[in-house]
Amino acid sequence: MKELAFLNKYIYRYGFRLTLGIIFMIISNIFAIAPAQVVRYALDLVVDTLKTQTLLEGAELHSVFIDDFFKTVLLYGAVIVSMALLRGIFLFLVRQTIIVMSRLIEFDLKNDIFEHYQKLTLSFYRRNNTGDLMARISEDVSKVRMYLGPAIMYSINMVISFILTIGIMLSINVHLTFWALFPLPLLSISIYFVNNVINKKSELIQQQLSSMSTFVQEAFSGIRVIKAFVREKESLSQFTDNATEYQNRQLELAKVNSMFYPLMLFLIGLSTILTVYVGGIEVEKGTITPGVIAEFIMYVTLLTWPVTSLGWVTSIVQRAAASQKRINEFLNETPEIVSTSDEVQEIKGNLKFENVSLVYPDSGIKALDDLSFEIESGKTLAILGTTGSGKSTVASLISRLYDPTSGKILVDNKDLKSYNLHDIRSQINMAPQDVFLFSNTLRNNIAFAKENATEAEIVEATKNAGLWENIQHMEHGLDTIVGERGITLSGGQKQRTTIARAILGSPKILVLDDSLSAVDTKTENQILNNLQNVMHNKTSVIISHRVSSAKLADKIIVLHEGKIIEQGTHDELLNLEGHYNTLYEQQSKGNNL
Ligand SMILES: Nc1ncnc2c1ncn2[C@@H]1O[C@H](COP(=O)(O)OP(=O)(O)OP(=O)(O)O)[C@@H](O)[C@H]1O
Repeated sequence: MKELAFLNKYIYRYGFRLTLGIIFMIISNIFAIAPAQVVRYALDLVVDTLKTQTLLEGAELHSVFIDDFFKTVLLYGAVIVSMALLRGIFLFLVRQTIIVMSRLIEFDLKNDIFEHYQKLTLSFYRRNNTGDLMARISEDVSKVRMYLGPAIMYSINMVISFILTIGIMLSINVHLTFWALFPLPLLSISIYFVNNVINKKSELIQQQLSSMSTFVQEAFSGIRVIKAFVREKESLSQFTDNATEYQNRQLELAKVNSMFYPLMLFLIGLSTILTVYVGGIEVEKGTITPGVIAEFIMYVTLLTWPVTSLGWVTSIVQRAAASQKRINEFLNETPEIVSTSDEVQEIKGNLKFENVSLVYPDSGIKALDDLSFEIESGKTLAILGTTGSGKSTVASLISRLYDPTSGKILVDNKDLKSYNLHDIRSQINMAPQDVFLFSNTLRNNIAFAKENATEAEIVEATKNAGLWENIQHMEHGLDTIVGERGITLSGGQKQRTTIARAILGSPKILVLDDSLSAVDTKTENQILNNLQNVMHNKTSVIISHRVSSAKLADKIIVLHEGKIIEQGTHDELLNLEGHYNTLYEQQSKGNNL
């Protein structure tokens, strides 16, 4: 339960609303209890009048007496209706304060979690799957909200109505109070147990629902593969199995739910019968008037919901505590890559790796082994190598998505770690190997790199990335929606969109990670030539499998198993007659060059 203490700071933030809510709750309870006393007066008046009017029958005063009686009963009726109205108004205000408070906290909490998620490093995202991240920010926060809203509201209501109602009942007749309330704790305990069963069943339904959603999402995003391999029937039958399981779990829940209300009604009915029976005996003894029985029945009805909510609230609080524990686990994660300086500083773009090694923390794979190289500002470095040789790892290190396990990366002869993280990342742009586009317009996907980018800048970037001509043929031009992850674009178009995005921000260091693999050599040459102008006086790092992407570079390094096996210019490497030369020969034969 200590997990929920984390939420106290949010509750203090909205303390004023909560206090107002408590005041409204007290007032609404007064208006709920008072009509019971009016009913007692009215009922006793009816009983007395019935007795008296038989004595006055035939007398002159009889009609005046009856008139007065009806007026008084009407007055009582009007008082009861007004009180019910006022109670309704104050209940509305209670919800407007306490439930609104819970929604505001839910909003703050979601924002705080999201902000924290964004600070966490890539290894955190490797360790935890997206579904889990989403569940904690949505379902878990919703469960916590149930504690902050309904649970707090009903707990306060329970305390207030217990004190007020039971206090009045005891002041009228202790014996009758005992018997009227006797079945209520049973109601509370049984609701607690039934509710726990309901929660367990609901969780199973939730799990099944999320497995169904994952299945459906995958089936739709992989529709091309399903169709190409003619697996529609199998896909449908898997879906039907999933849906049947979901239906069975729903039916089981419905069974438990249908026990809930009869049980509640039985115990309330028992209370009423006991009140009438014991109350009748007390009336005979002359200790109470008949009106008190009606008054007590109303009190029992009033107490039904608070007693019911006791069991319900207990299970909400337990669930909220479990959810908050899960949320806290992520909130307590500290980002491994942090800013060590606030200083904003414009870099030139000199880049130096000094004996850099990297062991991926989650897989233990040594991706880079004692890597050293240097590239001066304004020059182009090409990195070639076999697959899995560590090329993308170099790109991730330059953007400081990971820190080296040993060794140093220097930018302008200063340790990359000593720069302000946000500032340095904004000066280094990367077009990653696994292209990611948002389901938005081409314009917004490209402008993502730079706040307030002008139309001219966007057009210029698309021209330099060799994408402009394609855009001209699109009906909506830059306003074309690219679909989820850019599904409406070809592989080459997607790559060039990410290149446009990377060069738009005029970075001091540009890293293209295998971004030209899906374009033909003519377009590749055109883009490389454009880059020479765009990246004039700035540093470019081009990662590729193709010699054609590397040959214009000022320096080329060839990686193998995390180590540099060859380095030099295109001509120097050809003369070495090593790996680069072999690659060149092979790719020349395929007319790639
Ligand atoms: N995020 C990661 N977590 C754990 N291991 C990783 C991660 N990324 C890469 N690796 C491992 O590190 C090694 C180097 O991978 P890297 O992606 O840098 O190679 P690459 O040269 O870019 O390969 P490719 O040409 O196929 O893109 C590989 O063995 C890979 O399995």
